[in-house]
Amino acid sequence: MTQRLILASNNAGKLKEFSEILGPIGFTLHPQGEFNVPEAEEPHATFVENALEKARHASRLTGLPALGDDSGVCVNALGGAPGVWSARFAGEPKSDARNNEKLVADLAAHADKSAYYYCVLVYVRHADDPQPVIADGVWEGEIVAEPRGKGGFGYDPYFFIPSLGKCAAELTPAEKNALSHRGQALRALVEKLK
Ligand SMILES: O=P(O)(O)OP(=O)(O)OP(=O)(O)OC[C@H]1O[C@@H](n2cnc3c(O)ncnc32)[C@H](O)[C@@H]1O
Ligand SMILES: [Mg+2]
Repeated sequence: MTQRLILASNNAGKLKEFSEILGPIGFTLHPQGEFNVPEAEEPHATFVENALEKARHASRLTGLPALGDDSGVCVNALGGAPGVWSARFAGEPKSDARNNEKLVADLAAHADKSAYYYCVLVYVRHADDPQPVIADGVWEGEIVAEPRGKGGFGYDPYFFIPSLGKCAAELTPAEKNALSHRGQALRALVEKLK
């Protein structure tokens, strides 16, 4: 039997990555847009609070269990920025191209290019679930000045993994999911839901 789950996100890249892992193990994932759920507020300074806000919002408006994802890239030389503000690093409206341009410019004068992706997932069985299920993941890499690859989304063309000699956007979807912050968090979450 497949279990219906709302993905509390409007990000098509996230939807693709989640579906690849959750589809084969019996979940049918519905993006919140299918139910006309508007984007949730993301006012908090921590990833986990924003992910919980997204999950509760989607679950409240659909009456179904929901999965929230809040994620971002944290750059050590920039004191962890853009971090929780990654989606709007270069201001409104959200733009991957402008975010990447600003990231490369802000980092140009720094020798330390190390960074990591962070993802926290929050699953709620219903909108007021008092025991949300939470899992997170970290993926380490470096920011490069020139984009590489066409896969993934967001900061992936600039996120270089030294052990592979490739940027995240050069990986196949399966390779990215096997290593990524989101893949790690999702596998940990699935273990907790068993
Ligand atoms: O809030 P939702 O609707 O889920 O979609 P969003 O794109 O706004 O998502 P976030 O608020 O979680 O912001 C995450 C930011 O971090 C970036 N990001 C997160 N995971 C990423 C990944 O796997 N690859 C590239 N960029 C990523 C992404 O592009 C966004 O700019
Ligand atoms: Mg967002």
